[in-house]
Formats: sequence, C-alpha cells, structure tokens
Amino acid sequence: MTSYIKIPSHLTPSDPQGSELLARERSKATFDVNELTLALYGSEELSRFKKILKILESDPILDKSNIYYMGRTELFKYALRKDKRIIQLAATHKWNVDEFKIASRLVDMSGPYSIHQSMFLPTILGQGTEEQKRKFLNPAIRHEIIGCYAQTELGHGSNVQGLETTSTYIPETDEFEIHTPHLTAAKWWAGGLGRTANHSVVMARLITNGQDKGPHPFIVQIRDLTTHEPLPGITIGDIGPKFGFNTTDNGFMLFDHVRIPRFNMLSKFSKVTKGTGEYKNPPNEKLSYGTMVFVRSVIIFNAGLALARAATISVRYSAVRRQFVDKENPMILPNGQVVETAVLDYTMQQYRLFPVIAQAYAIYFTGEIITNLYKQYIDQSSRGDFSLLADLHASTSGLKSLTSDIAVDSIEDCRRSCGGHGYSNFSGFTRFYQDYLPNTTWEGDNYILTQQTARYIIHSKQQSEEFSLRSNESPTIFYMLRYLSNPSQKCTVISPSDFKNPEVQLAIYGYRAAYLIARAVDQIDNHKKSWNSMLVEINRISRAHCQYILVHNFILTLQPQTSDSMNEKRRILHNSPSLKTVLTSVCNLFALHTMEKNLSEFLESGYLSPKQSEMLRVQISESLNEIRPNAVALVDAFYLPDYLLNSALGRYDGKVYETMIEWASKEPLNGITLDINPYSEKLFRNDVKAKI
Ligand SMILES: CC/C=C\C/C=C\C/C=C\C/C=C\C/C=C\C/C=C\CCCCC(=O)SCCNC(=O)CCNC(=O)[C@H](O)C(C)(C)COP(=O)(O)OP(=O)(O)OC[C@H]1O[C@@H](n2cnc3c(N)ncnc32)[C@H](O)[C@@H]1OP(=O)(O)O
Ligand SMILES: Cc1cc2nc3c(=O)[nH]c(=O)nc-3n(C[C@H](O)[C@H](O)[C@H](O)COP(=O)(O)OP(=O)(O)OC[C@H]3O[C@@H](n4cnc5c(N)ncnc54)[C@H](O)[C@@H]3O)c2cc1C
Repeated sequence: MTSYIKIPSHLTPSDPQGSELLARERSKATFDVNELTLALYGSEELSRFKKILKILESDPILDKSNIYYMGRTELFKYALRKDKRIIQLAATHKWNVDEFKIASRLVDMSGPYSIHQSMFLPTILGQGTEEQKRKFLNPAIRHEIIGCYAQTELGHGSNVQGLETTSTYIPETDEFEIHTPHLTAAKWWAGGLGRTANHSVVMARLITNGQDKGPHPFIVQIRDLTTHEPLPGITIGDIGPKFGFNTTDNGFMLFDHVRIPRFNMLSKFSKVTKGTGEYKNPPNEKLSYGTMVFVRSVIIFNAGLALARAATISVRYSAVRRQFVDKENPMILPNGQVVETAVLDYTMQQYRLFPVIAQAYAIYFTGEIITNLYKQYIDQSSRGDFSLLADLHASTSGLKSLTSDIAVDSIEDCRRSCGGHGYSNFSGFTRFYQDYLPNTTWEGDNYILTQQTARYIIHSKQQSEEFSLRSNESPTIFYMLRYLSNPSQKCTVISPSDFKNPEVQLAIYGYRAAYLIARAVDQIDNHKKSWNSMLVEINRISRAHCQYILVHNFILTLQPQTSDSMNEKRRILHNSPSLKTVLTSVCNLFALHTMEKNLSEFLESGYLSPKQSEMLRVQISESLNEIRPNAVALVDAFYLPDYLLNSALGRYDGKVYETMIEWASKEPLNGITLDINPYSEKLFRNDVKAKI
C-alpha cells in the first residue's frame, strides 16, 4: 500500500516500548498460556487453525491492509472477491465444513455469500428430503448455485405467523404460485439477495385447497443462471446503505404470480400431495423454524469469541498505554526511571475490562455446551425424537438474547476504554462493532426472544406436575424446585470470601430466578395480569434464568468430571492446577460482577441482605486483584491473531504507536491535491454553475 507521507524513520516511542510492557505482563502470568489455548480449542482444532491462518495471511487477495480506507462499493467488491477466494482455497486445500468456518472467521468480513453458508445450506440440509438435497444441496455446496434466506418482509419480521407472501398450490399444473399481495409483503433484508444470489429459500404462507397452513420454506430460483437477470415476475434490488454490514448486499424482492414446481417446497417434515393438494402435518408444528434454532445456537458461541476479541484489543492496549504517574505506586523501570503508569494498573480500568474477559470465558463455555446440545437434538430428531426441541428453543432464544446483548454492550465499553484511539478505525473496533450490532436484532429481536424463554418457564411452573417431571429431565430448569420449595431461605454468606463458594453462587442465582418466576406466575394467575402488562417482568425472568445457566455452566466446566466423560480439552484443564486456579478467579468474577450489575433483583427477593451486598463488592475487588497479573495472558490464550484483529491497538507485539502513524500515512486523503481557495470556481460543475 502506498504511503502518502514520509515519516522520519529515526523516531521511536518513548521508553518503555509497547513490546517490553507486554513482555513484562506475559512474564507475570501464573499459568501456561499455551496450555489454556489447548484447553479452549483442543489440539486438532488449534493445528487446523494455525494451518489455515498461514494460508490466509500470505494470500494477496485476502490482504486486509487496505480495507479501512474503502467506501461501500469498493468494500462490497472486495468482499465478493474474498468470498470467491475462500471458496477457491477450500477447493485447493480440500477444507471440510469446520475448516471453511475457521477460514471465514479469520477473514472476518460478512460477504455476499455469507447467508448462502449460514442459512441457505443449513435450511436445505435440515428441512429438505433426500431427493431435494440431491437437487439443491449438492450444487449449492459446490457453489454452482448461490442462495439466500428470504423470510423477513418490509412489514413483518419478528412475527413469522404474520408473513404475507403466499405460496398457493395449483393442482392442475402441480405447481406453487408465489405472490406478493401487498407492499408490506415485499421480502426485505435477505443477505446476498441484492446483487448476488440466484436462488432463495422463501418463507411463504402455504395455501392449499383454500386453507392457509402458515409459513413454510420453498426453494425459488430468482435469477437467470446465465444472464444473472431476475427471472420474469420477480423484482429484486439492494436495500441500500446500512449502519454496518455494508459488505453484504441485503436485498428486497417482489413476486408477481411466480410459478415453481411442487417439488420445491422443502418437505422433510410437511408435504402437499400431488393433485389432491392434501397437506401432511409435520411431527412438530415449529420444525419449519429449525434454521433459526441452529443460527441462534451459533450466535451464542460467536458472542464468546466477539467478547474475547474486544477484550484482547483493549487489555493489550491498556497495558501499553500510559497516563499520569501514580504517585503512591509509581511505575519504575529497571534503570530507576519513573514513568507514567500503564492504564491497566488503574483499578477503574480493571473494573471495566476484567469482567469482559470473564464474560468471554463464561459465554465460550456455554457456547460449547449449547453446540453439543444442538448436536444431540439433531441426532435424536433424525430418529424421530423431537423431545429436546422445546427446551432447546427456550434456552437458545434466551441465551441468544442475553449473550448478544452482553457482547454489544461490552464491545462498546472496550472501545471507550481505549480513549480517543478507540474512535479510530485503526483500533479494529469500528466495523467489528457495526457488523456485530445486528446480532441483537436478527434471528429474533432480543426482547421478543426473551418472551419465548419466559413463557416456557412460566408454563412449566404453572403446570406444576409437568414441571416437576420436566425439571428432572430438563437441563435448564432443574434448579427451580429446590428454591421454590423453601421460599424463606436466606443467603449464608458471612464474610466476603464466602462468595467464592460455587454452591453459594448457584443458590443466589437460583433463588433470584425462582423468585421472579413465582412472582410473575402469581401476577398472571391470581391477579389476572395480561401478558403485555408483564413484559418487563418477563424479560427479567429470561435474563435471570439465562444468567443462572451461564454461571452454572462455568462452574460445571471447572468441576472434576469422571475421566470417561472428559474430552481432551477438559482433561488438560483438570490436570493443570494453575489453569483451574486462574479460571476459578475468572468464574468468580463473572458470577459476582453479574450479580452486582443486577443487585436490586437479588436484594428484592430478600435472599441477599444489604450487608451481604457490601461484602460482595469487597470480594469483586479481590477477584480483580487476582486477575490482574494474568490479564494479558488470559486474552492471549484465546489466540486471536493480528490478522483477525486488524488493530493497531491490540497487536500482539504492542507496537501501537508505530502502527498508528504508519497506517495514518496511508490515508488516501493525504495523497490528493486540494484547492482550498474559498472563492475558487473549480468547485462547481458547469450544470450547477448555470443554476447559481
Ligand atoms: C452442508 C452444510 C453446511 C454448511 C455450513 C457452513 C458454514 C456455516 C457456518 C456457520 C454459520 C452459521 C451461523 C451464522 C451466524 C450468524 C448469523 C449470520 C447471519 C444471520 C443473518 C440474519 C438472518 C435472519 O435474521 S433470518 C430471519 C430471522 N427471523 C426471526 O428470527 C423471526 C423471529 N420470530 C420467531 O421466531 C417467531 O415468530 C416467534 C418465535 C417469535 C413466535 O412464533 P409463533 O408466533 O409462530 O409462535 P408462538 O405462538 O410464539 O409459539 C408457539 C409454540 O411454538 C414454539 N416455538 C416457537 N418458535 C420455535 C422454534 N424455532 N422451535 C421450536 N419451537 C418453537 C413456542 O415455544 C410455542 O410452544 P408452546 O409449547 O406452544 O408454548
Ligand atoms: C443486518 C441484518 C441482516 C438481516 N438478514 C436477514 C436475512 O438474511 N433474512 C431474513 O429473512 N431477515 C434478515 N434480517 C431481518 C431480521 O431477522 C429482522 O429485522 C428481525 O427478525 C427483527 O424483526 P423486525 O425488523 O420485524 O422488528 P420489529 O418486530 O418490527 O421490531 C421493532 C420493535 O418492536 C418491538 N416489538 C415487536 N413486537 C413486539 C412484541 N410482541 N412485544 C414486545 N416488543 C415487540 C421489538 O422489540 C423492537 O424493539 C436481517 C436484519 C438485519 C438488521
């Protein structure tokens, strides 16, 4: 890349150098970073990750050095090139789906093919018959056809039952007719639809024999495979500039009585019979919503990695950035020189950043557990057993909502913790934050999804017989019986360190969730409160329940398990006392800081007393002290390479200032000739001049 300004090469940052400061931080760690990295990813995934990183870093098409200076059209073209390149590399190196996902994660830019991978393929895989998979999935995997997922409409997104696009069975020709009856039925937002996709999953109301069977998925070819023009009867366009996600062509689409073969209704679960139009019910009404459950589970896992990324940038930068001299405890170099204090040493900075590290670990571990639960569900459902679905839907809905909310808030907190440089694109926060933001809205708006979780829990509580039955089976609501059976219990904490006891933490979280649930049920059942009037409480219930799950899963991850049930990752963790010690501090910080942020609910239930809440704060401060020497090592352990971070502030080597000035010198604005004479007429084009 061209440098437009020559920077004098003899200048270096004042001592101590960033690399020295980070090295000093790393030497303070009480555990082996490589061991923790292995405990997070496992040796196989880590070696695949390293192998793929090497390929991507050295590929000129996937070079990221230019992207901070690009406008939308240029960025979109770059994103298309990089999507094509990943596909070519996948073919050359014979990457499997997991390796493809690693590459996409490292290249880190949504693109025109992203929804093809994340929703089009999984929908056909999950909802198509074997014959449909042969017809659509195989060419889609080979990228001979490119698809998108068109569910949301201009007038409806959250309310899937309210979708207006129709798909009417025509027995005479054995076809469906897809139609947009109103402007509000225009498909809107589908990623990849605007300029790229030639096929789409279209969610449309199935009408057969005059009966409306509600939304179902259909495969519709939308563009000509040779000319790439929209097919007759279909109007398509890009929806225009957005808050972020501008590397993807989100599109709109209108249908004017477009015919597709009956074969194109994805029919793994429900079918329409040839000629008679008879409708065969699915084994569970909501199976056509299956892709959403899958993507929500991925969003939970991704939230952990997004938090790790934000924490990596801000913790490393805070170790390098120095402001003021802390007179009571000055930073002294080996040569005796007193220098300004690293901002990471200020307790306020620690209070802002270390909980983000803790959130990253907590959500990462729950992400793994949810991914496994999803796999278990897929395995069982392939044998016709859908019993896990209700619980999976409830937990993925609430956790998707909670974890993406946490991530969005914390990414912004981390950005702000970097001061002025956090506002520069070179921080690595701008596009990362903008592109992360829609996770709180897509795949179900976060407030709407909490209603799904709360309703599942409330129903369980209302039907107490079924509740005790379910609570034995359900991995997510077993705690409630224990606390509801004895509502006058009190928290046993008598000194701050008692808060470190995992049993105490679980009891506090369990009691608070059970209390909120019981109160809401009382309002609904005995005071006849409407659902709408209870929405704020309902949101609280889902959050309380999901916070319990996060704490529970973290504690579970750290508890000894029988060696049989342990995989390689857990074995590494459990064989290393130093890893367990540091992660226990991280777990405590997560549980206690989250408690403090929601303190009023814990106090209100009467379980925790104001005196105990004072002790809680003392213990949080203690946990921050425990984490301080390990802060950099804990973010390093996530092994997020510079190629992914693309951040001047979060570089592994700490060369923050050298990178800032080098990247600034490449700003194209520095290279153009400007006429700054305010009276210059060159400013105006001739046609504009004529109007003046
Ligand atoms: C070969 C394969 C290969 C490769 C893949 C390679 C790479 C891919 C790799 C990774 C990528 C993966 C993921 C990517 C990560 C990020 C995502 C990137 C991009 C995403 C782009 C965004 C796309 C979209 O946004 S698509 C549109 C999404 N829209 C929504 O989410 C709408 C939200 N609304 C709803 O879901 C529903 O309307 C509702 C749930 C809110 C209400 O539904 P409804 O009114 O129908 O029902 P209710 O009356 O409320 O409930 C009735 C009962 O049904 C139960 N229920 C509801 N939903 C479900 C469900 N989904 N599952 C199961 N059960 C459900 C509900 O609980 C009620 O039950 P009850 O017992 O009767 O009480
Ligand atoms: C970047 C991006 C990419 C997307 N990609 C796709 C895609 O590929 N395919 C696709 O089909 N869709 C896609 N979407 C659409 C997305 O799934 C929807 O925007 C999302 O589901 C929210 O629906 P909505 O826009 O209708 O919000 P609305 O439901 O209109 O929400 C507006 C507000 O009303 C509130 N609200 C609504 N109903 C209730 C209620 N019952 N109770 C309480 N509050 C309520 C919500 O909380 C929210 O605050 C994408 C969206 C974005 C931003």
